[in-house]
Amino acid sequence: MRNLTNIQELVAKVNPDWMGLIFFPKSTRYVPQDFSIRISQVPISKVGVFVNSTLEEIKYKINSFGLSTVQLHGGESVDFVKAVKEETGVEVFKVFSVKEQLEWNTIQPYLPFVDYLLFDTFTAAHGGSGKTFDWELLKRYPFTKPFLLSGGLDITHADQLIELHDQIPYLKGLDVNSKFELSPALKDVTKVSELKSILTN
Ligand SMILES: O=C(O)c1ccccc1N[C@@H]1O[C@H](COP(=O)(O)O)[C@@H](O)[C@H]1O
Repeated sequence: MRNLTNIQELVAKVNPDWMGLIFFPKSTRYVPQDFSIRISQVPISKVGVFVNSTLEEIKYKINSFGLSTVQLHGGESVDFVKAVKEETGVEVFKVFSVKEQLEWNTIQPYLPFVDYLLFDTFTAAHGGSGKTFDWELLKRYPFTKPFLLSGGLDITHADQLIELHDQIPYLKGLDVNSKFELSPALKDVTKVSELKSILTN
């Protein structure tokens, strides 16, 4: 998000656990550096979304935007994720983009260095595809590390998501993006609020 009024409305009406700031320059949701002055004091946990950024860039954004969390949404190596965790100390989400299969062996080495895994739909644009993947794959989740789900989540999925959570207790949160927007980076707060009440009632 990158509109202060929209963020303040979201915090007041929904009070989400996290809010995302996309730092991938090719994204239509890209958040410019000068927004840091406006957002850093807003009392909400801020997630910086990075795609194959350097450690220096990530540290700079953590400090200037007051990020609580770093979401690594590219092909970051285990060594890189370890360095992010050890050198910044912030919460880390490592994203795995899902095609037809989930390679649990490839994911396992990341576990010591992340707070949450995040599963998104594979797209050449790295994220924000608005497309879901086959959630059945998650029913074989072999770890105890909590994970988050993203990729085209919409309000129409609410019942399926409740059922999925009942079946997989390690599913700890949902990352909603393009299906809850009025335009890129501008959230439809009423719709997010509606989803929250369906999920929590
Ligand atoms: O939203 C983007 O533009 C984006 C660009 C590059 C990396 C990640 C991006 N967003 C993340 O993509 C997922 C899924 O979004 P959607 O629901 O399919 O639109 C989510 O984690 C966003 O944070």
